[in-house]
Amino acid sequence: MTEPLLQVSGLSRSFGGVYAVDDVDLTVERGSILGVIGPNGAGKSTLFNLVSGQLPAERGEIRLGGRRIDRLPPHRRARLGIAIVFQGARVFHGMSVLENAMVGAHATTGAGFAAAALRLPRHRREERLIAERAREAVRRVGLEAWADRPAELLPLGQQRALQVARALCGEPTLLLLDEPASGLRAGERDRLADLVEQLRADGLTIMLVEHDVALVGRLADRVTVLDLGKVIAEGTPDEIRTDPRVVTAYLGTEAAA
Ligand SMILES: Nc1ncnc2c1ncn2[C@@H]1O[C@H](COP(=O)(O)OP(=O)(O)OP(=O)(O)O)[C@@H](O)[C@H]1O
Repeated sequence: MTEPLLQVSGLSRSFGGVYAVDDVDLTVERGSILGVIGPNGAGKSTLFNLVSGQLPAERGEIRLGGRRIDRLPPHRRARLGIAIVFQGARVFHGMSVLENAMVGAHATTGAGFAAAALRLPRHRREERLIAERAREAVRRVGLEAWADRPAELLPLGQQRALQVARALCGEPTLLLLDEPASGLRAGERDRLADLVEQLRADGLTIMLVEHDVALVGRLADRVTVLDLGKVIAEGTPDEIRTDPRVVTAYLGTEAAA
């Protein structure tokens, strides 16, 4: 068996003495989609922030391709291939779709401020590379016709696709999507789901936090269920749907309705 792309073990983080993520173990196989679900406050966003490095862990290990990354700052993890689309992320107003995507590539290229300020050849080469990557990312998410238009004119569903493009500019191996479908209409959700499926078909590994359980059921190969910071169930979408702990903790009110 090949090694999982992401291995999390014993991961913990508290706020004011209360554990938001409590001794969490999970694995994400290469080329798969792991859905992460759970009620409000279950610790899903905190888990993503621990994996991407926005928050330091208190305890536990995070390995990417076997390498320990839990002590690395976010930009080092980004260079190793982790990209995150934050919950409720917004596009930058006054910038084109392409320019918005380019912001993502700056996170993982390295000539630095001095080279940029002096407009050294290395910086110019890098700007060209960034523009090429951004154009390719915008094409991958189906926004090439919009590339030069102001990003704020995009409908919400396409703004989400642009956020995915921005993440793709870093050429990630692991993409973390935090509630990418929230606030979208049914048709927009379907198009976003098609995009996520396409990215997986291209070989990307994805962790998806979503409140829309039907969407997770459609997309995820496996699902991890969190409640009060702990993993309460793990399995295929079908196994999760019928797991009594999940029905009680998470789907209880819907199942009873
Ligand atoms: N920066 C913070 N400071 C203090 N408490 C926090 C912080 N971030 C998260 N928490 C707490 O940690 C717990 C888990 O929050 P988190 O946002 O990770 O849950 P979630 O599952 O993503 O919830 P939601 O579905 O509502 O987005 C909550 O009790 C929350 O209040």
